Amino acid sequence: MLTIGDKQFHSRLFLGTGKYPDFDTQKEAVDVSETEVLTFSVRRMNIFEPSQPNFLEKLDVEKYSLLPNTAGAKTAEEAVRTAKLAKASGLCDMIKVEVIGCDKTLLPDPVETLKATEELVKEGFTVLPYTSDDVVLAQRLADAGAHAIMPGASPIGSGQGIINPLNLSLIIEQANVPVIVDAGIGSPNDVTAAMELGADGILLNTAVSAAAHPVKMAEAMKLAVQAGRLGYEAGRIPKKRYATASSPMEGISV
Ligand SMILES: CC(=O)[C@@H](O)[C@H](O)COP(=O)(O)O
Repeated sequence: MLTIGDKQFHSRLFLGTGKYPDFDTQKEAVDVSETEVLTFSVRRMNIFEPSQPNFLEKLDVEKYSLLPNTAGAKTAEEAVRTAKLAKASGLCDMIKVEVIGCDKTLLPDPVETLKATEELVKEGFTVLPYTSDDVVLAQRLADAGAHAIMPGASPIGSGQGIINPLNLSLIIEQANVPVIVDAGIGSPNDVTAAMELGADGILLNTAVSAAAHPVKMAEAMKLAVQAGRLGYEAGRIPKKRYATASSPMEGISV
């Protein structure tokens, strides 16, 4: 079981809802993934304009924990305002703090992310900040009261997978809150690698929504999370420099 704040989850896969070819595919992929947490951009939700398109319209949002994100915010102040808007709309079980510091890389602004996290924790939100793979910053966010931390594997939408496994493993080793690897995942292989490092969960979007077959990829990601977690719990063998026979001959007389 994964526990974040006062919520418990069987599934360790968090799924984004954007960029699907159509809403039927989005629903099928979400169903097949067996995710319990959906994330979406508050700014894209037309929250108080029911006449405008609702891109979650095919999903039974009651069934999920909702993790709206503050995408589009460039300052802590904007992120806090967006979070409050999400809460006022009733579409907010937890909040993903996303404060972007660079339009080209979409990497988070560390200073503003920390400020927004501090403020939203004070306001009583369950706060999950999207952060870079900076080990010290991850610790500062946890110290500020973040309920989970979400280091990026690589830039959002890049599909580059885990660029810095050392940093990710250090973040995981020192964290006293769950670590959800978020952004940049390209394939199931990236997911199992992150889970085998000991990540508590994965948040991904583009790898599924932009896959040639989003529904098949959603299933592959679900299985990858499960396989990676099981492998982590099982404990892998240490790597050795030289061979060791698989069928030892010691004690055999003939
Ligand atoms: C939907 C969402 O929150 C994204 O901003 C998230 O970071 C996922 O990134 P990928 O699309 O790279 O999986």
